[in-house]
Amino acid sequence: MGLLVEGKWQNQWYDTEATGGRFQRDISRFRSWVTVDGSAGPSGIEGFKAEPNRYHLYVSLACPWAHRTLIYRKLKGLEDMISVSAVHPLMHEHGWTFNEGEGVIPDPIFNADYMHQIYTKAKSDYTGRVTVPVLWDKKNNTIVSNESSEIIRMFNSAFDEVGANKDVNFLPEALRSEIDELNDYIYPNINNGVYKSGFATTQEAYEEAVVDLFKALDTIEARLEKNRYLTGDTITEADWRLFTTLVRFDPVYVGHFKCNIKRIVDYPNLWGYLRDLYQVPGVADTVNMDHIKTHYYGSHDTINPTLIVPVGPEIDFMTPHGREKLSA
Ligand SMILES: N[C@@H](CCC(=O)N[C@@H](CS)C(=O)NCC(=O)O)C(=O)O
Repeated sequence: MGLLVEGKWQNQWYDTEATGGRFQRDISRFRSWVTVDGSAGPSGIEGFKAEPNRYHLYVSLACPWAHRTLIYRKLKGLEDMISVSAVHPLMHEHGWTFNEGEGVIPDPIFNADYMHQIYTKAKSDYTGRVTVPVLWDKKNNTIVSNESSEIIRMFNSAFDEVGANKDVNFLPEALRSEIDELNDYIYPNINNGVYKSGFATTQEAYEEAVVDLFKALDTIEARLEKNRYLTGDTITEADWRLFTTLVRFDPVYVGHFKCNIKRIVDYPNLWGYLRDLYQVPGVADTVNMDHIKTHYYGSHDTINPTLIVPVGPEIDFMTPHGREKLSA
């Protein structure tokens, strides 16, 4: 674990001293957008036109933020036009690496050893954390974006005129404000809530986060009693953003991050909903439980000093979920 300071790699863990033991996520620094015609998007600079075989996606199969982009790449039919690399699940003194391993997909552009080299290729004096996902532009030789919430919005529509699957739209205009509201609630309390619990370094900060997390899970559980998906009968962006946290919850967050007031399997609606999303054709292929467990338990030595990866739990995401009846 570390970061770049003026282009030089430094090995250090998150500093929570200034924040009373509370984990604060860094902002993403590359914020441009791929658009239909290459004009500027909501942030960043212009010059990134949607074209097949121009962009490359760097992910970790362990990472919930990167996982969102992989689901979109799959379901929007972008696999043939946006190539992908996947880092090694273990993240230690060099940060993310391309060390050989099961499921690792090497970097075809620079044949890099470390993910931080991709950042300094884009900006030689870069200062900040080296995170995944990263969307790379092979034409302009730079990073377009390292913000997953924005990369999925690009994938949702920018490539529709150049061969993406147009029938799939996870951000219908009529539901946009509801989706934004859901995201604003789910991101701090659940997606980032598990990290705030797990990376807290005081009892108080941990309890604050874990209580908010389970309050939010209870709220979503109630919402899913009558709604098949978060906004009703169709899957939207809000569902995929929640899914990547839920699928990691029982295998990792319950134990490693001490999010253990309940498990997802103890919530009838959330558990059925999680299986429903997992069983969408193509989605299971994007879930690599080995990378997920190995990454968290095997990388965070401040939380798990032995780096032992637990063998369980046994979870079958393929059992029938019965939630079709809610959208009948
Ligand atoms: N806001 C970013 C967050 C990405 C992120 O934090 N990724 C983690 C992996 S799950 C990472 O690469 N962490 C490395 C680090 O913080 O040094 C996004 O959603 O794209």
